[in-house]
Formats: sequence, C-alpha cells, structure tokens
Amino acid sequence: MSATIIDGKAHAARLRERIAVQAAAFAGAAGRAAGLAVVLVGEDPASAVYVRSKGKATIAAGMESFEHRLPADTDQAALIALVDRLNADPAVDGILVQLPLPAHLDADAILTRIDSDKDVDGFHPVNVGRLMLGLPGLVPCTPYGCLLLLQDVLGDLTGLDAVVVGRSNIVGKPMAALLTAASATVTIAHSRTRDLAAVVRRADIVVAAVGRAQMIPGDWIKPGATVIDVGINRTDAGLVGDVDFASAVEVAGAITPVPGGVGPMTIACLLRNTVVAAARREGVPLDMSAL
Ligand SMILES: Nc1nc(=O)c2c([nH]1)NC[C@@H]1CN(c3ccc(C(=O)N[C@@H](CCC(=O)O)C(=O)O)cc3)C=[N+]21
Repeated sequence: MSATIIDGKAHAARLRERIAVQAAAFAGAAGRAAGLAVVLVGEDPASAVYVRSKGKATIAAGMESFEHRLPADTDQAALIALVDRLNADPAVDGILVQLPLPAHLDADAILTRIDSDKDVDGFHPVNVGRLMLGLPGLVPCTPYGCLLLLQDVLGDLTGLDAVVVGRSNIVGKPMAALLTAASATVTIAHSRTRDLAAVVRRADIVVAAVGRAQMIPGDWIKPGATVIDVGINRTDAGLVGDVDFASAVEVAGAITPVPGGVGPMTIACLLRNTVVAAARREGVPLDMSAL
C-alpha cells in the first residue's frame, strides 16, 4: 500500500488565498498594506532564490515587500543599524534576516535586536519564551507550517506519539513545543539518540529535521504513520529530504514530498505572520480562524 502524498504546494496556495483576504481587510482598516522587510547579507545562491520567491509571494498576497541586500563583508554595526532603522519604520510590520549569516557576524545579537513584535521568524528570545509559555506571539514559520499539515491530515493530535528528529532552534525545538501544546506525546531525538530506529518506529507522527539526506529509511516508519520531511538537501540526484521517500512512501499513511511539501508552507506562514504582526501593531482585528 502506498501513502497519501501530502500536497504542501496546494495547501500553501489555499492558505495564501486566505491570507490575501486578511491582508486586504488589514489594508482597508489601516489605510496601508502590511509590509515585510527581508535582509540578505552576501550572495549565497540558495538564499537568493528563497528571498526572490518570498518577495513575489508577498506582493501576490497584497503586501509590500522591502528587500535589503548587503555585501558579504558587512560588519555587525552596519547590520545592527539597518535593523534599528527597520524597527523604527512604521511601514515595516515584519523583519526577516536571512540565515545563515556570514561567520564574522553575531547572529544571536542580530536576532535579539529585532523588535519582537516585528519578528516574523519567531526567533527572538521573547517569542521563544511566549511559545513555551503558551502566550500569543509570533511562531517560527517552518514548524507552524508542519503543524497545519499534520492537523489537516490527522485532525486532533491529542495523545498521538510524535517523534521530532532534530533539535535545532529554528525547527526541532519549536516543533516539539507546538506538538506538546497540541497535546501530542513528544520525543525529541537527535544525533546522540541511542537506537534512533526504535524511537522512530513507535511514532504516529515523524517530523524529520536533521539536514542529512535520506537518513530515515522506510523500515524505521511505523505502518500508517504520518511523515513530515523538513529536510532540503541538494545532492547529485537533485533535491531530497531527510527521509528516504521511495521506501517510506510504501509504509507511511501520509508523507510530504521534497520539494512540494514543507517548503511552500514555510513561505505561506511567513506571510501569515506578517499580516498577524501588522494587525497587532495597528490594533486591527483579523479572522484568525482563517489563518
Ligand atoms: N531567517 C530565515 N528564515 C527562514 O525561514 C529561512 C532562512 N532564514 N534561511 C533559509 C531557510 C530555508 N527556507 C526555505 C523556505 C522555503 C523553501 C521552499 O519553498 N522550497 C520549495 C522549493 C525548493 C527548491 O526547488 O529549491 C519546496 O520545498 O518545494 C525552501 C527553503 C527558509 N529559510
């Protein structure tokens, strides 16, 4: 039996339509479009591609896009000065500083400098704290997109066994927090986990976010489990996930492809966070059930 393929691209397109409705409602009430500023330091080609598709999606959703491209040798003070300017700019509701930054820059200091109410990545310590406490805030885009896909496939997640493979600040840790808040039973596994195969095998939900090409084979997957593959690995064979799709699709109940799974949801959730941030800043009510 072959798994249902979770169409992240189609799901993201529907979400972007609903966001566009809310973005128009915001613009009508506030007298201006919601604005997203993206900062790219250096010219990593993959980052440039992502920034471009994000800019297009922002405009298509009826929001304003501000792009700031800085040379690779930009120093900390100059980047801090730009963040301060964007923090103070009333037309900017969301700020995203593309990661990874060149090694000579202190990424933590930059992310902490962003106004937490404009932190559409949800990486600021204040938003991380809000997520852990269950307070309203801005939630990291990739894990939020994964949660939406899981709820679409499974409905209520209460009591389900979820294993998150990977403990990064941008995916693994916030993913575990969201699944916990959704009343799943959550295990965070990582490179030091003993008998990872056995840990993954007991999961109803597997979220793979380790960044190692095809490291989770189908025979680790419990029959019928839902598999969310966050990995985007460029190999000679093209773009592949952290899950070995060919073998996993034969065992899973549902699985995201790479590309066309989680990636498009990340961008849609960035737009979602931008309109949510804009509405909170201006005190405009939104239909959050649409988002
Ligand atoms: N501050 C920050 N926030 C981010 O959210 C962030 C970041 N930095 N740095 C880079 C990563 C990567 N990322 C992706 C988003 C969408 C796709 C995406 O839409 N991928 C498509 C196409 C992939 C392709 O063809 O290259 C897919 O999976 O179907 C990929 C990658 C966001 N990131």
